[in-house]
Amino acid sequence: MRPLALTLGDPAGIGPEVTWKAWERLRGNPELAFAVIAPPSALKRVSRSEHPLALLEDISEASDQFSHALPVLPIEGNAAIPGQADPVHADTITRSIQTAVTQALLGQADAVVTNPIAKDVLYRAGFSFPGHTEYLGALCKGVAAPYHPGPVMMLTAPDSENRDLRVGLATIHIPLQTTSGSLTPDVVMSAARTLLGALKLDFGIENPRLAVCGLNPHAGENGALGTEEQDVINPVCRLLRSEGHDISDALPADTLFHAEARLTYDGVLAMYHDQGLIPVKTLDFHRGVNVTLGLPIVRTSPDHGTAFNIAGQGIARPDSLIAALRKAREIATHRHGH
Ligand SMILES: NC(=O)c1ccc[n+]([C@@H]2O[C@H](COP(=O)([O-])OP(=O)(O)OC[C@H]3O[C@@H](n4cnc5c(N)ncnc54)[C@H](O)[C@@H]3O)[C@@H](O)[C@H]2O)c1
Ligand SMILES: N[C@H](C(=O)O)[C@H](O)COP(=O)(O)O
Repeated sequence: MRPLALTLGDPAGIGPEVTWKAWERLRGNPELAFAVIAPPSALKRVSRSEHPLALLEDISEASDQFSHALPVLPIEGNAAIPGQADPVHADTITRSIQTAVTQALLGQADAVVTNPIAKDVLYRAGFSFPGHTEYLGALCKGVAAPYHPGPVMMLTAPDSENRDLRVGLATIHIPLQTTSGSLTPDVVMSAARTLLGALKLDFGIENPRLAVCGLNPHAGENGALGTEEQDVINPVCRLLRSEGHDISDALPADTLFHAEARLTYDGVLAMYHDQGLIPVKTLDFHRGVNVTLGLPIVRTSPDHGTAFNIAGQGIARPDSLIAALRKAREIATHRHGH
């Protein structure tokens, strides 16, 4: 078993604080050993812990250090002022992500877990990817994924009985105005295949049942309220059913996420960002996890963002980061047996 590689995220956000808190809660848990890839000063700046950092030369040392010190694989960079986003940190943020991906591709880390980044801060520094998901897809390009390649964004959270809601997205970080035009048969087909592959391999569900959201109110009401369901989504679903997959036609999204409906499927394919993410983050914001499907590496992240409004106040909850670390280990175990 190899450690998990945790990225810094935006050092002015709550990432460094929840990293310390997550480590303090998990340090008795060797299978969740992780190393943060960060400038040590960025972690010291927000530390309220009596425990030290362990500066590593090699990520494999994380497991031995994990019980008594926060393991750090050091990179260059500076501490940030909590709450004050600054594009000056962009290079450090992206270097942390690149290093984590390299460690995972080399098999030195079992998964990458990312702390949150503020997209607009990176855009101001010239970052050309909409978010982690697309950036990770580019960093892993050319390395085969174990099932239909993504990247596809999935958010997952447990209900009160610990049954997971899992929602993958056909489109991710694009303006709502362009969503309909982006929903081609290829896009929907590819996302559905990736999601079905992930439910089997990453989540261990042998014959996954996939429910598909329509785009329009009432899934188009037989074409009267929109035709994407008839023209694009349903033909894809029919083709996948003819191959033996258990997948619905486009269903009205507003009635797909209540408790009884959630018992009828193992995963949902949503057509756009908020359609899929609102139900998950509403179900349990503090245990929600973002998973990138269809990569050659395992990647998870908390479902929350940089929360600049509370950074530095000591009140950020580490629960979602802890859930992301647990989910990363769970998926790695399904994929690799450890
Ligand atoms: N995984 C990621 O990298 C990721 C995920 C979502 C948003 N973002 C980015 O984060 C930035 C801010 O996004 P936002 O304001 O929409 O969402 P946010 O999740 O940062 O904050 C939403 C609200 O939830 C609160 N909150 C968030 N996490 C919390 C925690 N752990 N404990 C207690 N309260 C918490 C915040 O204080 C805020 O009031 C954006 O730039 C966005 O791009 C990044
Ligand atoms: N869309 C995600 C969310 O709202 O939770 C978030 O922006 C993170 O996306 P990346 O993992 O692609 O950065």
